[in-house]
This record gives sequence, structure tokens and C-alpha cells, in this order.
Amino acid sequence: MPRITWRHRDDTFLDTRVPLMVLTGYLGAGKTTLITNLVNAASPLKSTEQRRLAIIVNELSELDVDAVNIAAASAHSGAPSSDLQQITAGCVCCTQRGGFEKAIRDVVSSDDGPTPRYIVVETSGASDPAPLIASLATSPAVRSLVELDVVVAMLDAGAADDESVCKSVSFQSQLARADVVLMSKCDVTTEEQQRRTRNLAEKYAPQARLLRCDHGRVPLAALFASSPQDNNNNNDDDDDDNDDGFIAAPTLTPTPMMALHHLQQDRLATTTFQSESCMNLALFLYTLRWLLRESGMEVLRAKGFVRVESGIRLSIQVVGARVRFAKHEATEDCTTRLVFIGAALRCDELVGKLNACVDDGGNANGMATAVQLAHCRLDADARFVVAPLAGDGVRLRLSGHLRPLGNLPPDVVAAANDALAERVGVTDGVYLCPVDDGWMLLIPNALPEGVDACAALSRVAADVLMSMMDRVEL
Ligand SMILES: Nc1nc2c(ncn2[C@@H]2O[C@H](COP(=O)(O)OP(=O)(O)OP(=O)(O)O)[C@@H](O)[C@H]2O)c(=O)[nH]1
Repeated sequence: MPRITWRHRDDTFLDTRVPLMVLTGYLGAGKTTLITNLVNAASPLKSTEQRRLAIIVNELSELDVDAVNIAAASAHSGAPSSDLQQITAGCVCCTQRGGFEKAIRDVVSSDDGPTPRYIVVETSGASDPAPLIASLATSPAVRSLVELDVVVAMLDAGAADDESVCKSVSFQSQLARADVVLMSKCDVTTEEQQRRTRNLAEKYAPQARLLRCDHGRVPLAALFASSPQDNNNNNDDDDDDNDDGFIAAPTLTPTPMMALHHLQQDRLATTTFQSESCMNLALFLYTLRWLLRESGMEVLRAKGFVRVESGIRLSIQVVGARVRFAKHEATEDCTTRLVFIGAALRCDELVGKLNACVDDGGNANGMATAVQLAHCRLDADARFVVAPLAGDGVRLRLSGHLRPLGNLPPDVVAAANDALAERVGVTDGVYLCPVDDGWMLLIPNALPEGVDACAALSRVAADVLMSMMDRVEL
């Protein structure tokens, strides 16, 4: 590769520049997951007077979901808040270069503590990192403060299966510039998928070391060209050292690819959704399924948080067709914040559908209204099979994509029934029962006045879905 240049190491010269890792990798490959692990790995040494690790996160959209997750890890590790800089609403390689220089200055010369010993820059998944890498050498302001240590590219082990990802200019450039490629998600891919993705890495990143990375866990020594413990870059064991006391550093020669705007090349767009209100989880799941399977929009990545009930916030990660929910520990900010990145996005339509998922908290008085609402809000979207039960109120069966939840373990059923009984204020009768192709929720007729049966259904459905989160497949 023509990207290696040589820099003489003079041991008598104390280089005060901070070593910096460019962490690249396609949308959803696992960059933020790696960083949260790095932050935690760095935390035991936080007690020394030296700050160790600073993170600069670049996000394409104006909502920085990654920063929220990393900030949570930083707070956990006791890192000062200035250790985390966010550059949102643009990509550092195109529209946000000024933002990058400022972030570097802020991180290196923060009043909040000593200079960090190492900086990690997470580029947005849609970025071509080449211009950023170039600016590390060509921008005098940046060059005087930091020194590129290593370029790490995360690679989803299932990437080879996704034609649009493989064709992406950014994806190819990310690999082409990597010193280390970390293959993530080996736990959820077959050996055959991994073999094909390894071939891809060998094709686009023949220069790089390929390592497996399990949920962001990787031997740190394999990752850093210079150790964050050693600010002098005295890494004598580095494989790239040659006999003359020279160390390898990436060449920063611009390539023709840099001149092109990669986002346009990849036809990527981004849109966001924010709401202070709770979302109806069932409706949200339905909308998500529509978005991923039926809408014709090519969503490559979605991430963020969904507030489903006061105090309950789910984090959601969508990478291609893979959807993952997790309970997000309550933070002060409990809003729904979602970012969607993809091609052929019809943003207004998507936002309209998401707005329709906002739980209006309507309170039904009496079963007639409850049944009516149940029909309107649940049956209409075909997720529930609604059957009126003489004397028993309404019977609902989950259908379609929620059917896999039919096999509910007995403890989930029991907990859901307890929760429903508590919510509707009635303690006898069976409220939730699994059936062969779904499950039913029964609302008894004799509800105390003012109980919103629909809200109760929705809440219990949320409880059940949360218990079964790892099994939700859209
Ligand atoms: N099963 C599995 N999931 C992983 C692994 N690494 C990351 N993930 C999950 O993949 C999803 C995306 O991970 P992120 O770390 O947010 O990916 P990212 O590269 O920062 O994504 P962008 O910011 O969109 O570019 C999350 O749900 C992670 O928990 C892994 O090794 N195995």
C-alpha cells in the first residue's frame, strides 16, 4: 500500500502531541460499543493526575445518540465531561472539518484537567475517513496538537451479505485506510458469513491486521500502536518499527476519492424524530416493521431511545435487518430520540408514522369506549385479532409479526397477569393467556371507573415485550 511513510524517532525529543486513534467502520458495525469498552478499560487509571482517554464522536445527524451512550460509560468510569466532545449534524470529512479542529483544541487544552494521554475519534459510519486522516497531517492547527497513532476499522462479520454496504464508497475507503480491522458480531453470524467477510477484508484491507472483536472486547495491546500509558510513543515492540529506529505512520496523501462527496455517492440521507411523549410500544414496533420490511425505504441504520412509559426508556439499535432493544437506565433526559440513516428515505412520511405512535394517554370511560378504542387503535393496524367476548369485554390476540411471542414462558405470563391486574385494579380472572399462534389479553367487564383499558393493554404488552426483548424479531 502506498500509505506508509516513515518518520524518524528522536528519543531525545519529547513529543508532546497526543496520540490519536481514528475509529472508523460502517453504520452499526460496533464503533460505539468498542469505545464504551475502552472508556471502561481506561477507568482504573483515572485516579492518577493524568486524564487518559478523550473521545471525539462525530454523528451525521443533529441528534447524537452515540454520545449519550458513551457519556453514560464515561460517567460510570468517572471521566470528566470534557473528555467527550461531540460533532453533530455533518460528517467530519466534509461539512464539519472546522468542528473537528475545534474539538481537538477543546480536548487537548481543556481547563477541566490535564491533557489526555490518548484521543479516540469515532467517525460517523457513513464517513470516508481519508480526508480526516489527511487533515491530521495537513492542518497546522491539528498537527501541532495530535499525532495519528492508528486507524481502526470495525467490520460487521455479516457485511459481505449486504450488497449495498459492500458497494459503498465509504465502506471500501474505511477498510483501505485501516491499520487494524476488528471483526464484530461473530457471535451472531455463521462461519460461512465470517469467511466471506474475511475475504472482503483481505480484498479491501490487505495491509491491516484482522482481529475478532466480541461486543467491543479486544486485547488493548493489539489495538493501540502507542500505548495510552506512554505519551512518548516509545513503543519499541511495535511490529512496524524497522531497524533504523523509524516507526510507521500513515501517509496522508489525498486520493482522488476524497474529492467526491461520499454521502452523495452512497445516496445516503438522514432524518431524526424527537418526542417528549410516551410512545405506544406496540404501534412503534408495527411502524418499525413497516419501515424495515414494507416501506421500500432502505434503512441501513436506526438508533436511539424510545420512551414507552414514564420512567421507562428503551434503547434501540437497528443495523440492516437486525433489531435490538435494551432497557436504558433512566437518565434525566427521557425523551424519544431516533436517528434514521438510509437511502430513499421519505422523511415526512416516516415522521408522520412515528407521530402516530405517540401515546395520547386517552382515558376511556367504560367498556364500550374501551372496545371501540381497542378496535380503532389495535385492530386497525392488524397487529391484534380483536374478538368481542360476551360478558368478558374484549379479547385480543396478537398476530403477524408478534406471533413469535406466543411461546411465552409461564413466569412471563404470570408476571404480566399480575401487572395487568394491578393496572386495571381487578385481581381475579385470567387476563393474558398464550394461544397456539399468539396470545390473548382479556379485559374483564367490571372495570373500576376511570380505568383506561387500552392504556392497560398497551402497558402490559410493553411489559411482556420487555421481558421478551431478546426474542423480538421483526
Ligand atoms: N451480537 C453482537 N452485537 C454487537 C457486537 N458489537 C456491537 N454490537 C451491537 O451492534 C449494534 C450497533 O453497535 P454500535 O456500537 O452502536 O455501532 P456503531 O458502529 O457505533 O454504529 P453507528 O454509530 O451507526 O455507525 C448495537 O446494538 C451493539 O450492541 C458484537 O460483537 N456482537
